[in-house]
Amino acid sequence: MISIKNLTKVFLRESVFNNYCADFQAQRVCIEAPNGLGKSTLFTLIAGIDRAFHGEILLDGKHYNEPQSVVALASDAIVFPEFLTARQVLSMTMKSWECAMPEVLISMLQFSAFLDTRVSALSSGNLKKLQLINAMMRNTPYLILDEPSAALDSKSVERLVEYLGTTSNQTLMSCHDPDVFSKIGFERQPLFVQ
Ligand SMILES: Nc1ncnc2c1ncn2[C@@H]1O[C@H](COP(=O)(O)OP(=O)(O)OP(=O)(O)O)[C@@H](O)[C@H]1O
Repeated sequence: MISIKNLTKVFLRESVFNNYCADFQAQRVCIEAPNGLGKSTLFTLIAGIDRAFHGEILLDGKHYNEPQSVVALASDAIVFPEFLTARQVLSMTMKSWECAMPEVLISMLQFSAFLDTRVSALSSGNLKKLQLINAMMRNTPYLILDEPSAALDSKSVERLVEYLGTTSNQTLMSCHDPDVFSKIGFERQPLFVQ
C-alpha cells in the first residue's frame, strides 16, 4: 500500500498539493484526474525523483530515504540523455540496479530493432516503450507508469496489458483511457476525493 500523508507541493507560487492525504491500497490502481491536477507530480514524489515537498510518503507503512530503490517509474519526467542509444540507457539501468538485460520485455514490445537508435532519434511510441522497459526491467515491489498506453500502437498496448496482468508488484498508473486496464484488475481511484 502507498500512503500519502499531509503532502504539500508547491511550484514557485502554484500549490499542486496542499495537505493532501491518500491511500492507494489495491494491487493495481489507475489514478484518475483531469489534465494538470498533479498525477505526474505525485508519481515523481513517490518515486523519489523530486525531493522538494513537505509531508510523508509511506510504502507499506515504511518511510524510505531512497524510494527509488523500491519504486520504478516510467514517465516523461525521467529524461534520458539524448546522445545515448536505447541499449546504453538499459545498460546503465542494468549496472545501477543490478538487473539483467530485459530480453523478454524487449521482445514483448517489439523493441529489438530500436536498441541501437539514439534517444534523440526515437519516435514518441518507441521512447514510451524504452521508458516502460527501463522501469519494468527492475522488478521493484512498486511500479508506477505515467500514461503507459499513450503513443503505443494497439498491438503493443495489448501485449503490455497481458504482461501487467501477470505481475505481482503494486502498480500505479495514470491513464486517460482506463477501460483497457480494468479487465486485468486495475481499480480506478480519483486523485482527489470530491
Ligand atoms: N516543473 C514544474 N514547474 C512548474 N510547474 C509545474 C512543474 N511540473 C508541473 N507543474 C504544474 O503542476 C501542475 C500539475 O502538473 P502534472 O503534470 O503533475 O499534472 P497531471 O495531472 O499529470 O497532468 P496530465 O494529465 O496533463 O499529464 C500543473 O499545473 C503543472 O503546470
